[in-house]
Amino acid sequence: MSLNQPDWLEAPIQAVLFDMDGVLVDSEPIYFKIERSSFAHFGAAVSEKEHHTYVGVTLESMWEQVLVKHGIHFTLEQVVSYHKENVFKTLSAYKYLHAMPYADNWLSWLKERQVPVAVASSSPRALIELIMDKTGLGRYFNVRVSGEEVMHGKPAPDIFLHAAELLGVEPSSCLVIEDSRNGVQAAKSAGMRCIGFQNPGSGSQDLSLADHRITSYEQLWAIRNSLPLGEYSQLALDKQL
Ligand SMILES: O=P(O)(O)OC[C@H]1O[C@@H](O)[C@H](O)[C@@H](O)[C@@H]1O
Repeated sequence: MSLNQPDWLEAPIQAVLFDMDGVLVDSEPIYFKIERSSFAHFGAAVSEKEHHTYVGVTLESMWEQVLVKHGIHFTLEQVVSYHKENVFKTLSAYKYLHAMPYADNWLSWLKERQVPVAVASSSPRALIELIMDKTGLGRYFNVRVSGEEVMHGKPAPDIFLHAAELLGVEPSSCLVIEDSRNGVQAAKSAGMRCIGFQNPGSGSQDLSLADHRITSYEQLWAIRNSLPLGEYSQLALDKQL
């Protein structure tokens, strides 16, 4: 579907749902490094190709798959708690984390136009809060959904459906911005429109299921007038305040 096709333009977009890692903040390279050290710690020889398939899924889902694939004899609880501690220690040590270039401009433009937004990330809730604080992007997001709050993580649609429900917006009226194959699949399975954000920091990601692809917020800015934004629900606007 291209931006000019009737399917894209048919229904107004009433809310924009943002993935966090790799879209609002370039955090995947940080995670890759920590993950490589945790894989080595538990003796899992994960190739780069395999590693990139875990982008966008929850930590639990990644480790579940790694334990089985590599025959690792530690429990899921052991590996996840070791890994989570490393992630929090590393991220907490950053004084600031920089938001993706121009993400702020785009978000403030949406705010001026009163377009409701939410962040829907597979990361644990505490990590979302930490990143929202350190990047300063928290002021834009009253609605935040983490992978811990839904039954099935990305690539299942649950997280985006839940975010839409919290905003009181129909899935078909939501636009998702995603950088991972798993995330794009989740958005499309939720029946939403999706812009794929090809971020080299997020590894090799097949975003071909997305309706449109960009490589920067400048590109998103350039197409802003092609987005059929409008007619927001009152519930979503209340959440925005
Ligand atoms: O859904 P998001 O914001 O892209 O978050 C996904 C990331 O969540 C992190 O917690 C994982 O460690 C990453 O491997 C994963 O890619």
